[in-house]
Amino acid sequence: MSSDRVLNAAVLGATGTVGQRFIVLLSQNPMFRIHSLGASERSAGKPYAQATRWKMSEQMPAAVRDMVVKSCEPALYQGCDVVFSGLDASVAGDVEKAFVEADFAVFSNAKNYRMAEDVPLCVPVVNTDHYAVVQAQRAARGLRKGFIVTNSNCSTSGLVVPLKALQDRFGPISRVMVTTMQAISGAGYPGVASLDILDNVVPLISGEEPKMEAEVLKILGGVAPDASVCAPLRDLRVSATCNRVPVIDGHTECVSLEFAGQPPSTDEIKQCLREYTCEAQRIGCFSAPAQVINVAEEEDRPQPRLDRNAGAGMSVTIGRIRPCSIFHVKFTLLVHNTVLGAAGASILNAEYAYKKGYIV
Ligand SMILES: NC(=O)C1=CN([C@@H]2O[C@H](COP(=O)(O)OP(=O)(O)OC[C@H]3O[C@@H](n4cnc5c(N)ncnc54)[C@H](OP(=O)(O)O)[C@@H]3O)[C@@H](O)[C@H]2O)C=CC1
Ligand SMILES: N[C@@H](CC(=O)OP(=O)(O)O)C(=O)O
Repeated sequence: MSSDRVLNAAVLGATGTVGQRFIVLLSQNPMFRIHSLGASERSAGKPYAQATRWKMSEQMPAAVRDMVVKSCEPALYQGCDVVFSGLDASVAGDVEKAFVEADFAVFSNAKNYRMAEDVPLCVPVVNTDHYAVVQAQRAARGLRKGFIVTNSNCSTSGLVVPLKALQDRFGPISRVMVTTMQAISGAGYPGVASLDILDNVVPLISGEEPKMEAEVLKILGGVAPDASVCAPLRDLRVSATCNRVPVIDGHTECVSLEFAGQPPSTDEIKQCLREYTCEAQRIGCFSAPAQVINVAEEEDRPQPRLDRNAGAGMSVTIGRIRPCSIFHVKFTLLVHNTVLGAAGASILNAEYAYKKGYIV
C-alpha cells in the first residue's frame, strides 16, 4: 500500500468528449494534479481554451485554460505519474503502446487493448481482482513501472454491474439479452449529425454489439491460477442490440436474463442489488460511489435526465425489476456513459491502482 500523495496526471485526447470529462473530474479530485494535456497535431502548441470546443455544462477549470496542449510523444510527459487516455481509437493503439513502453502507467478508454489477455479490462466497481495480471504484463514487456489498464465500452460498464452482483450471490447466469438506447455524447464530438438524430432513433452503432458481447465475458470472468492472463467466462451467452437515441448523456439498457440454476425471487434480486459493494469502496477510493447500484422504486425510472448523475455519475440506477416470461428476470438500467462509462471509471481505476501500490 502507498501513503497518499498528489499524483501528476496527463490527459491524452484532452480536447475530446471523454478528455473534457477527465478535466472536470480531475479538477475536483484531491488525489490528482493536471500536469499535461495531449491531443493531435491540430491542437498541439495551442492554449487548451483555444484548442478545445468546450461542451461540458461545468465551466472550464481555470487551471487548464492557458495550459499549452502537447503532441502525444512520451518524452514530453516526464514527471507524470499517471496517463489517462481519451484518444480516438484510430491512434490510441500506437500512442498508448509508446507510453507503456516508456514506463508510464496508462489508463485507457479506447477499445484497442481491451481484449488483450494480459490487460485488465476493468470496471472498477466490478473486477479490480483482474489487476492481478499487471505483474505478468510488466514482466512480458520488460517494464519496471509501466502498465496499461483499460475501461470497457460505456454500455458494457453499466451492464456488468448488476450481472456481477447477481452472479456473486445467486451463481452463474446462462443467458443475457440487452437492448441499449445510447446517448449522442457516446459518439464523441461532433458525433452524430443533428439531421440524423433529432426526431429519430438510429438502430445501428457500428461495431458496438460484438464489443459488448465479448467484453462482458472477460469482465465477469476471472484470472488464470498463475495470474498470467485473464480468464473469460465460457458458459454465458450475451446478445446485444444497440441503438442511438436523442439524449445527450446517459445510456439506458433493457436487460433480460436467465440464471443457470434456480432463479431467485424479484425481492431477493432487489435486495442483492441494493446490498452490492465493491473493493474500491472498501479501501476508501475517493471516486467510489457510496451506493454502487441505486434500485429505483418509482415505476417509471430510471430516466437519463433524472438519474444519470446518481452518485456523481458513478452509480448505476436500475428499475422496473420484474419477472420475464421467456428468461427469469428483466429490468432497465441507466449508466452515465462519460463518467462510469469512461473518464470516471479510468480515474477510479487509477485511485485503486495507487492505493494497491501499482503506481510507483
Ligand atoms: N464518448 C464516450 O462515451 C466513450 C468513449 N470511449 C472511447 O474514448 C475515446 C475518446 O472518445 P471521445 O472523447 O468520445 O472522442 P472525441 O472524438 O470527442 O475525441 C478524440 C480525441 O482524440 C484526439 N485525437 C484525434 N486524432 C489524434 C491524433 N492523430 N493524435 C493525437 N490525438 C488525436 C482528439 O484531438 P484533437 O481535438 O486535436 O483532434 C481528441 O482529443 C475513444 O477511443 C472512444 O471510443 C469509451 C467509452 C465511452
Ligand atoms: N461507441 C460508444 C462509445 C465508445 O466510443 O465506445 P468504444 O470505446 O467501445 O468504441 C457509444 O457510441 O456510445
